[in-house]
Parts: sequence; structure tokens; C-alpha cells
Amino acid sequence: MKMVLVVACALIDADGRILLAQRPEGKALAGLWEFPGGKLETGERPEDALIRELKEELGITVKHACLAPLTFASHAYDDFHLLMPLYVCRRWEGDVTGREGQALAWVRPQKLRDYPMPPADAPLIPHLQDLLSPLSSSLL
Ligand SMILES: Nc1nc2c([nH]c(=O)n2[C@@H]2O[C@H](COP(=O)(O)OP(=O)(O)OP(=O)(O)O)[C@@H](O)[C@H]2O)c(=O)[nH]1
Ligand SMILES: [Mg+2]
Repeated sequence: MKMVLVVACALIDADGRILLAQRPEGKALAGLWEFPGGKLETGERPEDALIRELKEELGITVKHACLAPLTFASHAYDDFHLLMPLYVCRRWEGDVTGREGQALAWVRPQKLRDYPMPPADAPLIPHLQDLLSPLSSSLL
């Protein structure tokens, strides 16, 4: 089984909302809501890849020190196995814009389930909910 490494990021704003981006028409899983990010290029470090993707997809500048690892997704798709580290980021420079024509949504943690996501992403949701509302653990 081919292993594909994809880095993704949950941007969190000052109100504790999470940024989701809608996959554009024509791509695999079009219309579903995902965390910005993408595949590593050959020889690229994960954090460098994520910084590059956040610039390409959202037009923002992120520093290494502002990327904190949270958890990861491991999911068997039909034709590859996805391994996807999820970082969180609360500080960036520039305005978040959909540079690739994708719709964006700032979503409260408890509303994440209202947005259809790729199957690999479902197990990530409780980790974000816990991070952002630690008094009501959704992992228990
Ligand atoms: N970015 C991102 N990709 C995800 C998520 N969940 C998930 O299953 N994926 C899968 O990871 C793979 C890589 O995503 P991608 O299309 O963003 O890769 P990319 O930015 O490098 O784009 P490209 O391949 O069109 O150049 C896709 O198969 C996508 O479906 C997610 O939350 N965020
Ligand atoms: Mg991408």
C-alpha cells in the first residue's frame, strides 16, 4: 500500500474558532471541508511543507515556532494510506484568504460535525474540541 504523508493545520483565531477550507471542484473529495495543508515535496521537512502550503492556499506567513503538533490521522483510502500530522497555529501574518478559490469557514469547535469532512478527519475532531474546551472532554 502506498503511504502518503500530508501535513495539515488547524488555524485558531482569537475567538477559538477553527479554519476549514472546502476542497475545490475537480479535486478528489471535492466539496468536503478540510484542514489547509498538502503533500510534502521530495526532501521537504513537514513544517516547511506546511508553511509553504499555508502561503499558497491562504496567503499567510507562519513561523516554525508557531506550529504546535496536536495529533495525527492514519486512514486507509482505497488506493493509498494517508498519514497526516495535524498542527495547530494561533499566530500568523497576513489576512487569511482563499487563494485557490476555495470557500473558507471559521467554525466553533462544537460545530465541526456540521461540516462534511474527509473520512480521515473524523477522529481529529474530539482532539480539537478538547484543546479548545478542556473542561468538557469529548475524548472520554
Ligand atoms: N489538506 C488536507 N488533505 C486532506 C485532509 N483530509 C484528507 O483525507 N486529506 C487528503 O490528503 C491528500 C492531500 O491533500 P491535498 O489535495 O491538499 O494535497 P496538495 O495541497 O499537495 O494538492 P495537490 O495534490 O493538488 O497539489 C488528499 O488525498 C486529501 O483528500 C485534510 O484535512 N486536509
Ligand atoms: Mg492542499
